[in-house]
Amino acid sequence: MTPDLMAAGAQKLAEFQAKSSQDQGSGDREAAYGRLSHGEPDFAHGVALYLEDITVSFDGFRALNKLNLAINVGELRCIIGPNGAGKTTMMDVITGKTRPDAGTASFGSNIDLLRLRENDIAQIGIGRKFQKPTVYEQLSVFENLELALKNDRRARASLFSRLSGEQLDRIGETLQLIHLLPEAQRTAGLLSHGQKQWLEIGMLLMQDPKLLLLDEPVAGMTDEETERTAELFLSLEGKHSLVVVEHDMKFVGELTQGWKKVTVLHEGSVLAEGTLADVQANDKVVEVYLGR
Ligand SMILES: Nc1ncnc2c1ncn2[C@@H]1O[C@H](COP(=O)(O)OP(=O)(O)OP(=O)(O)O)[C@@H](O)[C@H]1O
Repeated sequence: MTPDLMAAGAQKLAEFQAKSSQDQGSGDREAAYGRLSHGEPDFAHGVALYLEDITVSFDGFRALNKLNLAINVGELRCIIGPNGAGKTTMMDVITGKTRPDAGTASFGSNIDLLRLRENDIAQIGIGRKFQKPTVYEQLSVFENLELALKNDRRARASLFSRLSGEQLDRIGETLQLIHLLPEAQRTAGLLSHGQKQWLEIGMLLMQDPKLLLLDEPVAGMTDEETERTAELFLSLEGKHSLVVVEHDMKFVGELTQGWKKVTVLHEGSVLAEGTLADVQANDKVVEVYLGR
């Protein structure tokens, strides 16, 4: 890379970091954090994420009401539920944006998420994709991935250095995975909506998250893009744990393949859990959500 490009890259990285902390700071309540040294999550028991009796109130209104949820290591879990059920609030709790009034949340068996800051939670391997894609429109697809890679704590030292062969390989593999290899040099702003979503997922993957939280990832996508996104998520399953919040039942059906567990949230609690067919046949679920 030329010095000019390196300087431009460093500036973009600074913007990226400032933007992330701005996004993260926009929660309605400030978490009260202790100083906790956090190591690697311990997944020996097979559980990646464990929420127990999580309650969040906004001016007396319970957005989450004793919510319990366990996600296994490598599991792909779809979460569905009507508007206002608490899906976003749940993700806010997991990522440290909102601090609950009560309950416990752990990553692996050893990391108490409620004592960590948002940045720390991202650094220990929880990545979140918001509904709207936020890529650097003026940079190429490749540069977007490069910046994401260099935002990783393990690569900070190499911010001003050339990409190593290993890093180039990682970017190449990710480009292939997100179906954007032919678009590597294309300006991200010229991509379709679906391609931008994939690029942002690729940017998250550059940081090798253990758990990925994806909020309505196929909203606004074409049918073909939706199918490709399902393929992408299925290829990530096993290597990462994925929590996907979606309203698109066809997509949920493609992801769950007839056998995986779906969780239905309603009024801040789990209303039902089971296969998609199970929950679609559940009278309570039909009444509050699917039948409308
Ligand atoms: N900062 C807040 N202040 C007051 N009420 C809030 C706040 N954030 C969320 N709520 C309320 O909490 C409830 C749960 O909201 P949440 O956004 O978590 O639902 P959701 O399941 O993600 O809905 P959607 O499918 O529409 O995204 C809603 O009734 C919402 O109005």
